[in-house]
Amino acid sequence: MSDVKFSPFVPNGTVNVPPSKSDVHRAIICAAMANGVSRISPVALSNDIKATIGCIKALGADAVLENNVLTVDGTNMYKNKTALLDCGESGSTLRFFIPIAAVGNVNATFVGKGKLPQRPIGIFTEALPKAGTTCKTEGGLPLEINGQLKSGIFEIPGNVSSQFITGLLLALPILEGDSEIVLTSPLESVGYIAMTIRTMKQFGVNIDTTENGWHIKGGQTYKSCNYTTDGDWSQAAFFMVLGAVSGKVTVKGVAKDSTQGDKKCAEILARFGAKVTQLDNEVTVEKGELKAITIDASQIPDLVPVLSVCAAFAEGTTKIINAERLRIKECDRLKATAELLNNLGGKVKELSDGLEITGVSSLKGGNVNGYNDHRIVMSAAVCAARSDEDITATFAMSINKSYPDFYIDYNSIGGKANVLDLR
Ligand SMILES: O=C(O)C1=C[C@@H](OP(=O)(O)O)[C@@H](O)[C@H](O)C1
Ligand SMILES: C=C(OP(=O)(O)O)C(=O)O
Repeated sequence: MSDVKFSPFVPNGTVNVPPSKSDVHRAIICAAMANGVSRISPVALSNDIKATIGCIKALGADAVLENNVLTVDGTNMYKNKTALLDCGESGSTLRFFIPIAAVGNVNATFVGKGKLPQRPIGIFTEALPKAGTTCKTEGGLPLEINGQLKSGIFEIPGNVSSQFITGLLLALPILEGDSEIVLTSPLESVGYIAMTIRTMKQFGVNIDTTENGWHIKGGQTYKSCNYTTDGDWSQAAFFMVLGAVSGKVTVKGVAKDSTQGDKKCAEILARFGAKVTQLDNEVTVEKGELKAITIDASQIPDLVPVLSVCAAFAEGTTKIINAERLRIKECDRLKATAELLNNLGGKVKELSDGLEITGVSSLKGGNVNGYNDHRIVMSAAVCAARSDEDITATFAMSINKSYPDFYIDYNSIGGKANVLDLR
């Protein structure tokens, strides 16, 4: 396990963020479900994307990456009726592929590592057996499923993870009969469902939104296509906050009209008082007089750690609410974010479903626990833009889950990230 040292600096410059991890997951799956060859570009590999590529190959599809273009051939998808699906640490991959394997009547065993074996899957192990697919588990991973999933009505809570809904939306249209997904609690992470429906439409499959969920017409077929991905707003946020707290940073490749919910980062930083200039495919954020605000995290869970860093330097007390679901991500992100900032000299109070963050002029620096969570380690990196001393974080390479080139891009705008091979 390596640590990484971040030395104080003033960020200044331009970065191009990788394609949206969420968008690429969806495009790969839709392409694999299509009976033909699709080209997805640009695609940047990360551990989570490699997990999704591994899963479509385990089910019989093929994928080859060349010059950031991923060619996916779905001709032989579902050829394999027994498969081992290694989801790595990717919650999206796990929740998307459980129904995808079930509609293909695949005897599938799901495995994973890190926190993934403990992240919730009970919504599926309860719902799928009622529709023909048995689930064998000790409560987490490994999970073994067996039996043809049948169309019908699926009652799913909207406030645990939208990924369960995305998985069913991706899978159900290829069954003969129609299906319904009925929400049993208000939907959170709405933007991710919009992203799913938009991507499916580009591959020829349509979903009807209803008053309390979605109607999925059966007998549909995915059509192969050439698909263009857009830049990752969740990753852009780390560089945008660097600009907001200490310098001036331009992020290229992020679309103003993206369906990604995390594009809200631009609006939120403007509300804090940062100077935000947004063009069609880039955003520039410059340091401003930051003042405390209230942030509803229900639709933008992945932004909370890094927006908390912005709040750490905003005059007054920022409230982050409706963030309970952060406790079931790669780590308990409420606890980890509060600990990160408090250990560095910030003032954060952890609540059951959020954080109260009182601004300080700068952090002291020190040692922090990265909790093997890419977004905690990348947030620690952002802290170095307003820190008196060095910051050393554990789990340096956790960034490989979503952004292997993060340190390269971070150092390209003046950052001083130095990976220490301590053990
Ligand atoms: O569908 C997706 O691509 C994602 C959904 C979100 O999870 P929740 O829906 O559980 O909030 C988010 O945290 C995750 O990084 C990606
Ligand atoms: C939580 C995340 O991803 P996943 O749920 O796919 O593991 C993330 O990227 O922050």
